[in-house]
Amino acid sequence: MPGSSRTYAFLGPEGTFTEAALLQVPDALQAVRVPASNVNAALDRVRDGSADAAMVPIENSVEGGVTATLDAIASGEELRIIREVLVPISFVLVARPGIGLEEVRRVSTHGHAWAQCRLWVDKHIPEAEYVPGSSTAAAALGLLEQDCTYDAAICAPLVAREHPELSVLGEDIGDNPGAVTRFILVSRPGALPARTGADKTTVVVPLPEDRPGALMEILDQFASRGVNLSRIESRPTGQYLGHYFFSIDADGHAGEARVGDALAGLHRISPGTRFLGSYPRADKQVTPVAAHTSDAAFSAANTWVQSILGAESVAGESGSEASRTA
Ligand SMILES: O=C(O)C(=O)C[C@]1(C(=O)O)C=C[C@@H](O)C=C1
Repeated sequence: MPGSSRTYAFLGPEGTFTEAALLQVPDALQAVRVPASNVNAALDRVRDGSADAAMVPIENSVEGGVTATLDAIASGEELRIIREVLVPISFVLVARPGIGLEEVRRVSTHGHAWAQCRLWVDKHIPEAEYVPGSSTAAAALGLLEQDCTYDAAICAPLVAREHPELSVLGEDIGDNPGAVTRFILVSRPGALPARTGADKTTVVVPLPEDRPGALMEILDQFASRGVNLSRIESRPTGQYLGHYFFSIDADGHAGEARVGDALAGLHRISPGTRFLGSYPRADKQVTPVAAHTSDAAFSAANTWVQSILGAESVAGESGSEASRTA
């Protein structure tokens, strides 16, 4: 319908792995897609209302967490993750026309891409100097500029295909052929995506200070309710040395009693806990739930406690022995 399409920001320019992730979102092809030059700029567009949502990388199977994203969603105006997308990663080395592998001295790409091609680089271009790029595609397109200061770039094969003027000096140069990057679609807080039985919940928990065993207490909120964690990372808050928060992904949806109860426990331990969303898992793997941590078990337990309290409160109100036994 004209005029009704959504606006999605993404880590651009066109040809990034992040754009490939965005194109997996069902309505993204019809949507307005706005490239941003970094993760913060993409998220700012959501915060200031100029985009409905933003696609950003959060985790790579080889390199781990994307710290720019973990930090940007942990503070500032609250945001919510509404979807995750997995993209298999494969890299090529492209160069300005006329440059051979033996002439490559300076290579640009995104820091995460550089880290995933270390072995290939050490073997084939050991002398190469790394020039940080804002994304793999930005680095590749930079080669087409007159005043480009580097000789080659590491990017997605798609970028090489779309720009035949770049010559491909190496294919499949990633150190791990099974590498996958996980991306998140982030929007302003609103209704949570519905429970599917195959969901993830992301939270940020500031570590309470001067409290021995605080991390164990945090983990116990999940463990004692049968909630599995799929990622936990500590990040400095940036305020002062030794001040950390934990960024955590848990299997399950906040609407499930065991997850909701764990969230309440986290809030008691660390009131600054930030809920970042419950959303369907990209791999659609259903979360196994033990009978004693099911919604039915929580509900039966609550009913039992209420029944005790009901009897007690009658006793408490009247204070008479007779009413306690009534
Ligand atoms: O530079 C890109 O193409 C991106 O989408 C960013 C990014 C990342 O942040 O990890 C995405 C996937 C790859 O792992 C390398 C770079």
